[in-house]
Amino acid sequence: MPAEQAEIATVAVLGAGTMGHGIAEVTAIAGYDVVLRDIEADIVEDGYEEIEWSLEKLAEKGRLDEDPDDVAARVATTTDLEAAVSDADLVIEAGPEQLSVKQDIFESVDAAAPDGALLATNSSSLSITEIAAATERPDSVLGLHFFNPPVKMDLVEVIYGEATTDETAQRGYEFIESLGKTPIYVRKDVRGFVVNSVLGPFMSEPAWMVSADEATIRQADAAMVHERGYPMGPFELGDLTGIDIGYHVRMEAGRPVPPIMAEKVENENLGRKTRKGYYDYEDGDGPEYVPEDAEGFDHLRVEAVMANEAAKLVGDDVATAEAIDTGMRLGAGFPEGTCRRADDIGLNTILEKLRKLHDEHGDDRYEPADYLVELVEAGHTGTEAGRGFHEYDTGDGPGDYHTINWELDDDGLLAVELDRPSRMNAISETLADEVVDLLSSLDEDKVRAVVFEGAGDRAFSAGADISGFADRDPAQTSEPTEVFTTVAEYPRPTLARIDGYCLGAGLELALACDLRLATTDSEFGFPEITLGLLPGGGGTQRAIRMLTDARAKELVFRGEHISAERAADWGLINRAVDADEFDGVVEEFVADLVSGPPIALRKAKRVMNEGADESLDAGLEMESQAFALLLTTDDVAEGTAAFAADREPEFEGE
Ligand SMILES: C/C=C/C(=O)SCCNC(=O)CCNC(=O)[C@H](O)C(C)(C)COP(=O)(O)OP(=O)(O)OC[C@H]1O[C@@H](n2cnc3c(N)ncnc32)[C@H](O)[C@@H]1OP(=O)(O)O
Repeated sequence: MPAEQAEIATVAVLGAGTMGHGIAEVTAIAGYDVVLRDIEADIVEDGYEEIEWSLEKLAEKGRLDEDPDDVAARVATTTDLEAAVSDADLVIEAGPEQLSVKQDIFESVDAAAPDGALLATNSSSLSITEIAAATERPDSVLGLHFFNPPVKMDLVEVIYGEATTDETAQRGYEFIESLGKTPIYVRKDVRGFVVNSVLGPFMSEPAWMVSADEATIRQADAAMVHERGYPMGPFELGDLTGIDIGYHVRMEAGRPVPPIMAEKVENENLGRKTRKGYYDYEDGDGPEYVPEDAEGFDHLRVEAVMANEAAKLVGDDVATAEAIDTGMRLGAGFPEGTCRRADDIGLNTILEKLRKLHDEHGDDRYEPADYLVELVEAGHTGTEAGRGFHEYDTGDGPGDYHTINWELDDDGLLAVELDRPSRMNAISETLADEVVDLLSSLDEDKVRAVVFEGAGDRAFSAGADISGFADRDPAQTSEPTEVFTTVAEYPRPTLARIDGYCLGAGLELALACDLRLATTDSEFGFPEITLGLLPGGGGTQRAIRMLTDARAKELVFRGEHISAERAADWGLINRAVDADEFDGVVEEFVADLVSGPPIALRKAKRVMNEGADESLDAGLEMESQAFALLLTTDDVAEGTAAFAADREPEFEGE
């Protein structure tokens, strides 16, 4: 194997601060040997202790597969840079965010690291190309931008410098995947990379509006959080990250600074760290906006400028729309990606808005990106048109889904994975719509059974997506029970494969399934009451029909979690199974469902579901009609013939 393709086994992390020790920790958890280096012994020791503390916490929460001491033992510490990198297959520099400092480090690394080592910087804002220029091997240098804190944040931007080869970037990408994290390619060395480029206008556009008395701080924050579902308001976020950070980024980029931002920096009101910023944390209560404050805020203006930034990135081949959306969801916690949101708004609406703003204000930032104009001129105006930044399936078949994965195998098993692991597979409107679309667009005759599961190892689903939840206008919320009804009425047996949290709407989805199997580590509950709500996806009704009155009410009224054992004991689930036996038990159930007689299973499901709400006489009548009908099917002939011949039946559903 040529040196440049050597397997990565040893990773040197240079810098033991917050990012450095976090990167070292996630790297050691993934099984790599790590050397953590900083310039002073105290700093390295502090970093190592942080790792030990964090590993203990993960172990306490059951989120570590190994003994924390064994993981920590894979981290060696040193203050000697040469010793740290001399055996490293990958060096990740996480030092101070100053170009000259990073260039000095890279020069020393270049002299001491083996040929073929990947040299990465965790810089969040500096040019990868300029850092790489300090080495004789800029082709092996790349950016691996982890987000803070690395142990919690899934996203890593994999950034090309001008000389970075595809092979270097690909090795970096695969390394990040091996950590169990989500990499996105940033194919050009642009300032702010992807996430910070798109996040820029989220924070600066409202600041321009406030500076021009076109909005208030509380109004902007309330609108973006309560009306648009962002996890934090732009000013609240500015206070958290430090107003000076955004200020300096803009100054260095030679971009104009909104007056309100400049004023805060001049007065040293930098946010939470100085106890005063856009909000007052000393004499006031910090961000205390309420939904009513949002009224009249022009959020289209903010989202249009963000979409324009995203269009520049796609048009300039910096990142795909998919990568941008992944980046904004995982890196900034945005409810969906900026490109997807723009497609939903309509790219023609966005273009029109930008042109109007450009006419009114004349500022460069409103000048529509060429790519946006091209899309609109080509008629690719977004979701409704079937194509915008993304392509949408407007036909009858299953679409191109983003929050679920699915697979239909040759046996007719439809496996549906709820795929929002960074949000504990919380059920957003999009996810619910995608499940409904999938089940209604697949050819039922090809499906024999359906299994639902959650992506990742933490949750089946932790409920409805709470972001911006409390203030959603019920009239704007799509029918909350549609997904549950669609699943409950699906004419094939359905099974929920539960490993982890199964809460709120997640439990409602599981209860809409016919069968539920869970690992013993799973937890169940309806926490809605703690939010001032009640289970609104059929939970109250299914629970009261399934459990005793007292148990159903205990679940709904107290909002407490119950263990899988108790759930099985109560009859809420079919089995609670040890993790190491779980796959086997699920397979046994599934094998019975996919090989069973489809018509009889469909009829049995229907008469049991519908008969449960009828009188016994009406239920018995439904049952006997179904029984008579089944006697006329080929499947009965096959079943009885197979019994007589002592062989397995092969039901065709005819
Ligand atoms: C009609 C139906 C109504 C409903 O269903 S209402 C919702 C009912 N569900 C809940 O109230 C559960 C909310 N979630 C939790 O209580 C906790 O989570 C857990 C106990 C499940 C896990 O706690 P921990 O291990 O400490 O993880 P973490 O840091 O809280 O969660 C990881 C990330 O997942 C996000 N998340 C969790 N649940 C939801 C949700 N239901 N909606 C949206 N996001 C959710 C968090 O915020 C966080 O995200 P970040 O890493 O960005 O901080």
